[in-house]
Amino acid sequence: MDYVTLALAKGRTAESTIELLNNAGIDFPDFHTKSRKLVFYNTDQTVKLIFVKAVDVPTYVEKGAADIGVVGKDNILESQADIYEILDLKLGRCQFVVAGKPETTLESTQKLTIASKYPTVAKSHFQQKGIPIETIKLNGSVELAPLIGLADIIVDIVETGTTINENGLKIIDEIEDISTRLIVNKASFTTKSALIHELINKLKSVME
Ligand SMILES: Nc1ncnc2c1ncn2[C@@H]1O[C@H](COP(=O)(O)OP(=O)(O)OP(=O)(O)O)[C@@H](O)[C@H]1O
Ligand SMILES: O=P(O)(O)OC[C@H]1O[C@H](OP(=O)(O)OP(=O)(O)O)[C@H](O)[C@@H]1O
Repeated sequence: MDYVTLALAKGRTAESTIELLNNAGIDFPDFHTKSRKLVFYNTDQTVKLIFVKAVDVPTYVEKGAADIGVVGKDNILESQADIYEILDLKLGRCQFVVAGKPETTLESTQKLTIASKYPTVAKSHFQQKGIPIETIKLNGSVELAPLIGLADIIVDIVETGTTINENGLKIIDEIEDISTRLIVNKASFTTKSALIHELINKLKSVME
């Protein structure tokens, strides 16, 4: 029996994605939140689920190690992977923003330094605006950078706004809305068309 391999981002959106798949009739009986297992099959063995770090999902799908991926738009944009983005699962909603100290503006005479987990997104945003910048890649606690003088501003995700508020920062510019998306490997979209469309249709039917 043929199956599709689905790379699912570990982390805060994993559980709600599994719940959505369950609602769509694609259930993983062995899955439970505390499990350290990284590979699961659904009941009729048509979907092989692999758990990978969110940032790696686009790579697995682009290279064909997974036929399908479920991952945030933030990681899709940053990866620049050559994949199809098929469906907005409307989970993990947040926003890409530019933020900084209250007195900071983008009208600086000097080149702005931007700290971010998403340097590619930051470069592309400021290039479109015609503002020259330097980027510093960080892997977390990005809000600290303007506070300790590592960078002038940050490009990061805001969900509730708690992190920027509690660190005395403010939103300077809004870049893009983010949510969890279903992505597909370009070759698999043809070679596994039937299985992939069946999965997409099941998901669509519970999202309407
Ligand atoms: N408040 C939020 N902060 C960060 N990501 C969020 C938030 N809300 C929703 N998301 C989405 O959830 C996805 C996974 O976030 P999560 O923090 O679990 O992974 P991560 O950023 O790769 O974390 P880590 O580097 O700690 O593994 C993000 O890529 C983003 O699309
Ligand atoms: O607007 P809020 O609801 O406060 O959420 C936004 C925060 O959440 C994320 O960080 P995360 O928790 O992934 O930690 P990190 O700093 O290690 O990336 C993001 O990078 C912001 O810092």
